[in-house]
Amino acid sequence: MSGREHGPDAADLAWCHEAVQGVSRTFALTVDVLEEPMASQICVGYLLCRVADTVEDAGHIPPDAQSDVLRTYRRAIDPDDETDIGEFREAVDEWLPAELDDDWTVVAEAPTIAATFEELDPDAQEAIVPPVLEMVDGMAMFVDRHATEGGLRIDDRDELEQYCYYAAGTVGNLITNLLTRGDVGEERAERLRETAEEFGLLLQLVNVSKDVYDDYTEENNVYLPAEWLEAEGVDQERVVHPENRESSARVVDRTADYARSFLDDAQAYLETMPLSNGNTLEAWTVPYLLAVGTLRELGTRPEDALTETGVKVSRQEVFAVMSAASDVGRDSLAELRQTIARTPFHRTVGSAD
Ligand SMILES: CC(C)=CCC/C(C)=C/CC/C(C)=C/COP(=O)(O)OP(=O)(O)O
Repeated sequence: MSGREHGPDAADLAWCHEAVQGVSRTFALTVDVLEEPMASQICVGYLLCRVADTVEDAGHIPPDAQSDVLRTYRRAIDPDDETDIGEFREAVDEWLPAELDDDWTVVAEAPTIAATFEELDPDAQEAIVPPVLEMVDGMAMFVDRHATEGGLRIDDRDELEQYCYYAAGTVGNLITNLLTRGDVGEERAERLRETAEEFGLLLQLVNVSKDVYDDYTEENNVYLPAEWLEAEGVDQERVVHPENRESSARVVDRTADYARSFLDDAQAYLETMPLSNGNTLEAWTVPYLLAVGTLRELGTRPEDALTETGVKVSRQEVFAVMSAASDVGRDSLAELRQTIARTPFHRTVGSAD
C-alpha cells in the first residue's frame, strides 16, 4: 500500500472527524483537543471499534446473525485475511434500520472508515489492528455466550470485568500502542501497559453504572451482575422495576465502587503518558475528570440510573472541566480529582482559575 505518500483522502478523513462527534461524547471531546497525527489516528481507530460496538448493542439483530456479522467484520479488518470490507457491508445491509441514526451511519459507512484507515501511517495501522480484532472477537464471544437470553446478562464480577475489557480495555490498549511508538523508554511503556486496561475499565464501569435503564429498555442488556442483584433479592429481568428501586440502587452503588477502584491506575496513566505525536494531557484528562464527577453524582442518587432521569454531570460542569483541563499540569491532577469528587466543579471554578 502506498499510504505513506498519499495519506487519507481529505474528504473521507473530514467525514470521519464529523462522524465521531455524533457517536461518542468521550471521543468527540478527546479528538477535538488532540493534535495531528494523533487526532486522526484515534478518530479512525475508534470508529473501527464503534462499528463493532453498534452491531453488538443492536437489540433487533438475532444473536446468530449478530455473531456472523461480527465475524465477517473481523475478517475484513484482519490484514492477513482476504475478506473485503464490502462483504461486511453486504452482510450488515439487511440489519440497517430504515432511518440511519449517527451510530448506524457509521456502520453503513464502514467502507469509508476502512479506506481512510488503510491510508494512515503503516505503524499506526499496526498499532490499531490487534486491539480492534481482540475487541471484535470478544464481542462475538459474548453474543454467542448469551444467545439464548436474547441480550447480554452478565453473571458475576469476573464476567463484568471481562466484558469491560473487551468493550473498553482493548481501546485503552489501542491508545497505548499508538502512544508507545517511537522512543518511549521501556519502563514508561511498561507502566502505561500496566494501567491502560484499568483506564478503559473505569470509563466503561461508569457507563455501566449510570446507564442501567437505557441499557435494559433500549438494548436489552443487563450488565449489573446477576450474582450482585440476587444478593439483594432482585431478578435480573426486573432490574428497573419500580418495586426493586432501592435494592437495585445498592447494586448500582456496588458497581460504582468497583469503578472507583480503577481511579488510581487511570491517574497513574495520565501522569506517565508521553505528550508526543500530537497527544495531549487535556484529551484524556477530560474523560477522567468527567468520570470522577459522574461517580460523585452516582454516589448521591444511584436510583436515578434505574429510571429515565439517568445520571450525568451538568453541562456547566462539563464546560468547567474542559476549561480546567486545557491548562492542566500532571501535578495538579490529584487535587482536581479530589475537588471534583466532592463538589460539582463549576461551583468551585472561581477559585480554580
Ligand atoms: C488508556 C486510556 C486513555 C484508556 C481509555 C480508553 C477509552 C477511552 C475507552 C472507551 C470507553 C467508553 C466507555 C467509550 C464510549 O463512551 P461514551 O460515553 O463516549 O459513549 P456514548 O456517548 O455512546 O455513551
